[in-house]
Amino acid sequence: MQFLFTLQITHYKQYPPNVSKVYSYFECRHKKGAQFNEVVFFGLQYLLKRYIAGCVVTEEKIQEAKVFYQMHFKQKVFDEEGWRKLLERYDGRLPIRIKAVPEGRIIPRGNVLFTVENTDPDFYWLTNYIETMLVQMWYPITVATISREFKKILAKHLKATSGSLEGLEFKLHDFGYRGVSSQESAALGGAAHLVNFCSTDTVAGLLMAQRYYNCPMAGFSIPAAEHSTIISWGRNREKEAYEYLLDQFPTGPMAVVSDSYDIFKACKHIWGDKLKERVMERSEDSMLVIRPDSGDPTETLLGVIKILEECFTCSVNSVGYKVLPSYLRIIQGDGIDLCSVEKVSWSAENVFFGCGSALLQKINRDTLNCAFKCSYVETNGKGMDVYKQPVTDPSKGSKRGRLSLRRNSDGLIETVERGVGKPEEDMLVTVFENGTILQEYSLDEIRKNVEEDTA
Ligand SMILES: O=C1OCCC/C1=C\Nc1ccccc1
Repeated sequence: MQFLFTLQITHYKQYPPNVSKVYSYFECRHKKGAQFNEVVFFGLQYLLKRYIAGCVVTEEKIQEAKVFYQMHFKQKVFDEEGWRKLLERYDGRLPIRIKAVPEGRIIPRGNVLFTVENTDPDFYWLTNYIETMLVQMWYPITVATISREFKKILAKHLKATSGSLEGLEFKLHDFGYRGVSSQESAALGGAAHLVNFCSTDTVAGLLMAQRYYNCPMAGFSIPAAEHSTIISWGRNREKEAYEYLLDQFPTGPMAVVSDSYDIFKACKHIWGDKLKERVMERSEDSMLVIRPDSGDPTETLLGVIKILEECFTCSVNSVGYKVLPSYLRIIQGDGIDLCSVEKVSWSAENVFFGCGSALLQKINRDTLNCAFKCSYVETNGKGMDVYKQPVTDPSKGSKRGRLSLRRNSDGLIETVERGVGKPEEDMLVTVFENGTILQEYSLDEIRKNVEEDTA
């Protein structure tokens, strides 16, 4: 349904007479001094499967859209004839070709990520008709990219403070389900995080990975307290609440948010004293994960770690950093964003991180300057490279001609413009044509692509 109800309703009337092809592309424009210079391509397969593939046009939908737009524009602008021709000629399938970089590939900004063109001259207006839908690709691309920036930072610290990258994929837990704008955003953003990590509470992302990326279980979690299950015992029964959780989850890891009243007293007098024996009897596979949830992340973490190091016997790892006993860890899920996570100054072996809005919501289409622009048209059977070059902002200039993506002789990825790219060098793959998805990627393949392009 969404399909017919996009914005580019009146554009078919605006293209030059006898135009037969409109060819457009999507990129994350390069920006000088940008915080992120390369992006993770992810999410197109979901949008194609969910909205673009198969028979997306029916007589009923045409009628509905006709009435709707007559009301909206108060004049006849909806192209009923055009849509009916599509329905009759293609049974409602879209005569469109989409060529895209494989999902999971890491591409420097300023390069073409996918191209869209009509495959039938009568449907030149279709290319930019689906622009609105396709530009929403900014979201999964941006989340996957930010999640990977976290991974780069955590990898650096983990390597430096523990000498290994073991467990890196569990170091950033997605806490963002409640902080996103919709179930669909949670699904798409949650799945985008799972391209880089396998640690999440955003269940919608797991279902997305299952249904659209052929991955039965893309991420894991553990039983965790929340404030209600602690404060429901009343202020003077905090110790009883924690003890009850240890009894209820005697084996397997268990996370307990411990800042309902005083995180430092909870660590010193409850976890480090009254319940100390109970904590020490747990094994590495049944570790207790203490969760602070307030205060400046760095200060709070330092305070908590200092207290736990005094109460429990720590060891020193191969690179000289203190490590808590294997049955005890910390998870910091509050106030984590790309700069606070940078300030880790003790062994990252001791800490897991959770991230919510900074991962899934505190972003927009400008974060990576995502844009969809026409770069080539055919009119009266003649091809012409087209572009915009605003004198008021050259960084918004667009590419011209038919585009391909190649790795040059120095191994750098670059976009070839003006249709002079060699087909055999083109990294863009035809993933969609005339209603059918021609190339699919599983989450496992996508994860491998990310790893390959990161190594
Ligand atoms: O504490 C934890 O340990 C590890 C498992 C997840 C977890 C907490 N989850 C969560 C989700 C959404 C908002 C807040 C917390």
